[in-house]
Amino acid sequence: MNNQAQRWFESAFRSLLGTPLAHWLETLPQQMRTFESQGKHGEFDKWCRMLEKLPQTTPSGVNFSDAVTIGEARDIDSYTEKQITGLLKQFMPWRKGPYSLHGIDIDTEWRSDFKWDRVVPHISDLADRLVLDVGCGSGYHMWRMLGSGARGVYGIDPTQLFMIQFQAIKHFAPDNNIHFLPLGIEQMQPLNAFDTVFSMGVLYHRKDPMAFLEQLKHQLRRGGELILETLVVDGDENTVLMPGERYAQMRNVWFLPSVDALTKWLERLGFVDISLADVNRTSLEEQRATEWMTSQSLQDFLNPEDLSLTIEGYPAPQRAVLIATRK
Ligand SMILES: Nc1ncnc2c1ncn2[C@@H]1O[C@H](C[S@+](CC[C@H]([NH3+])C(=O)[O-])CC(=O)[O-])[C@@H](O)[C@H]1O
Repeated sequence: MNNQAQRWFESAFRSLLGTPLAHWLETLPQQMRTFESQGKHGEFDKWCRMLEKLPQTTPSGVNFSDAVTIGEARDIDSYTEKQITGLLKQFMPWRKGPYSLHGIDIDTEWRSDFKWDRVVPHISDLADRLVLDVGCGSGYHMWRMLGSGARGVYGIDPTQLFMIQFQAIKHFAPDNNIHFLPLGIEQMQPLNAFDTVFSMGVLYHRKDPMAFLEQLKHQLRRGGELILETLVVDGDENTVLMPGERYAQMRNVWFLPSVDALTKWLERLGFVDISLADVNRTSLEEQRATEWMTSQSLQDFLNPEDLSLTIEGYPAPQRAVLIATRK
């Protein structure tokens, strides 16, 4: 077994002991062994070897409450700065961020901080809560959850490169109760134990959105809070858009409900206290190509003559945040 991955997973297992999440240990160790033995593609071990080359540093401080900032430029010399930058660039494309590591600014495709700023005023205080982030990407929001006082933060995402990016950041701030598990939501046993579950930017990727919402519900304890962010369209409770093969050039997009339709879905599944926190049209400032993600981005996915439409002629991406409670 890859030693580094073993260490990451064992640290996650240990963190579960004595918490309401302890019964996750019934399935998780076996799933991680399976991941280790067959789930990987060729690049995984190469990425792990590169991670091992990241130098040990002593950050002068961290800030996870207003940004994800670890250390300052003056903590390292210019050779180390070049070494870290070169290694981190091997893990491109960096989509979710931004991060600042010893003054190295990883300017990601998405300004994920914009989303966090829209969400955080509307949610229950995360202080002392156990939190799950479903579809966490590189983990940007997980660090912000930690910065808001969460007792433990768990992120699941099946994309291996995102786990590597997460571990690259955690390398510089290892002593934090924040863990990435390479799982899809459909692999999760019902834990019925998290105080807060976030799922941002995932629902539209799921072929069966009702099963997905039910899976999210069964990660929450009774009285726990769901924060759901997804693409929506204008319309009444009977409006749901199923695009053709592509939506804004993305292939795996299935259902874009209206806010009212989504609210009805949550009601039918037994969620209560459902509220709309925010609706926002994604701007070209929030999603764009950068030095750390050099391929096409939102600008290329919109109709150049009418930015209110995608290149396929659908309404341009508009995202809603809904908050709901498990009864
Ligand atoms: N079955 C699945 N289970 C869990 N995660 C999945 C699954 N399928 C895909 N993903 C993951 O969901 C994330 C969606 S991105 C949102 C990131 C962050 N939350 C954000 O709000 O910025 C949005 C986008 O790229 O469209 C990706 O990281 C996938 O690997």
